[in-house]
Amino acid sequence: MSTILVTGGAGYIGSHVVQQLSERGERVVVLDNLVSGFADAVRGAELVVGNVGDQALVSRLLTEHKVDAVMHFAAHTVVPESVRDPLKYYGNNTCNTRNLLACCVEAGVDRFIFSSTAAVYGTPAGGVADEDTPLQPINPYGSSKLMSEMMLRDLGTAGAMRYVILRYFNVAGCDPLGRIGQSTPNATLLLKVACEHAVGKRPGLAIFGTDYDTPDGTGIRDYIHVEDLAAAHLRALDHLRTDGESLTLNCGYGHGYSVREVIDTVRRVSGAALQVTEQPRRAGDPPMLIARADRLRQRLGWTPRHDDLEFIVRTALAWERHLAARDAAR
Ligand SMILES: NC(=O)c1ccc[n+]([C@@H]2O[C@H](COP(=O)([O-])OP(=O)(O)OC[C@H]3O[C@@H](n4cnc5c(N)ncnc54)[C@H](O)[C@@H]3O)[C@@H](O)[C@H]2O)c1
Ligand SMILES: O=c1ccn([C@@H]2O[C@H](COP(=O)(O)OP(=O)(O)O[C@H]3O[C@H](CO)[C@@H](O)[C@H](O)[C@H]3O)[C@@H](O)[C@H]2O)c(=O)[nH]1
Repeated sequence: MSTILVTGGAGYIGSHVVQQLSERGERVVVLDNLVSGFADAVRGAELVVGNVGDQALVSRLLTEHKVDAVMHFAAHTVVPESVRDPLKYYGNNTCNTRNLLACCVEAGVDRFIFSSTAAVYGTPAGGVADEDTPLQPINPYGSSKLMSEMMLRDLGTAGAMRYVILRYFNVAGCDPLGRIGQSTPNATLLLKVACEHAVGKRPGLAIFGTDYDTPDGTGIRDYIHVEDLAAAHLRALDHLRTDGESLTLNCGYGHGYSVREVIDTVRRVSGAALQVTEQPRRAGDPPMLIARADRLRQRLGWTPRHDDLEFIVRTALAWERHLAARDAAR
């Protein structure tokens, strides 16, 4: 039986994908250096603690485990940090991806699923991006991911790789059964920050920008539940295993919510009286970023199961309560 190598499988999104893979009976090996991941998030798979840029280690894993496909989540992901320290991002997200790809080519592993991002589009005209929208990242994080996309495209042209590039929009929510979740320390993402405040972990919450040209003046994003996103990865794997061609696909629901709508939903679901301040725009934030996501449905037969902001918030909040109870017990 062949194995899937999942890099970054101890992280937020990777751990949800690993859980779905193992529930389906797939054999999985996770490679993660735990810089932002957690060993106990890896369920149903072997965890190897190591760096994805370590070519000797990766080559050994590919052959010893008879790997037939790679899912590559390992990355640094904090946009403002990428602006302050770009080489950290080019090093981990681009150079390490290059090393991983070199190992795959050498070992003849030619199925690759890559975690890309809506950040490759930058600030698309009209706030809606399809896969052919010009790629104009406005921060090093987005550029570091785009460079990885380019390597994959060129390997595809050279006949050395078939790939599915998944461009995630705003990923949120957690395992509805509460077994794993988003534990990222020092989180900056709106939904996580709002849930942390709702459970008392933060004293307040800021809205960054109330003067955007949007109906309520705040930024609009396309929030996709992590379980739906994980399901898209399993479909991408099936596509490559049945000799499907290389694809680049947006992952979102095709509609969005404003910052105020997200905060109102967290307030309603949690019952907490949130302390919200209004602050100036955060540098580099587009007013609106929504996926045109028809291609994902058409090409992989994917249909969302959790396209419901309240459900997303309920699952995120349940995980935050779990973390708060665990911390209180320590
Ligand atoms: N969260 C989002 O909304 C979002 C949106 C778009 C794209 N993405 C992409 O999805 C992927 C997963 O993101 P996440 O939100 O789960 O982040 P995360 O930080 O929870 O997960 C990343 C994982 O990669 C590991 N890692 C990092 N560098 C490594 C290295 N050199 N070697 C081995 N392991 C390493 C970390 O320890 C962590 O477990 C990333 O590639 C990210 O760019 C995330
Ligand atoms: O405390 C906060 C945090 C965020 N926001 C706003 O909320 C929206 C969403 O912000 P955030 O949750 O930080 O996500 P994005 O900045 O949209 O970026 C995320 O989503 C991208 C894909 O769209 C990914 O590529 C990035 O990795 C990921 O950080 C934006 O309008 C922010 O200005 C606030 O008002 N207050």
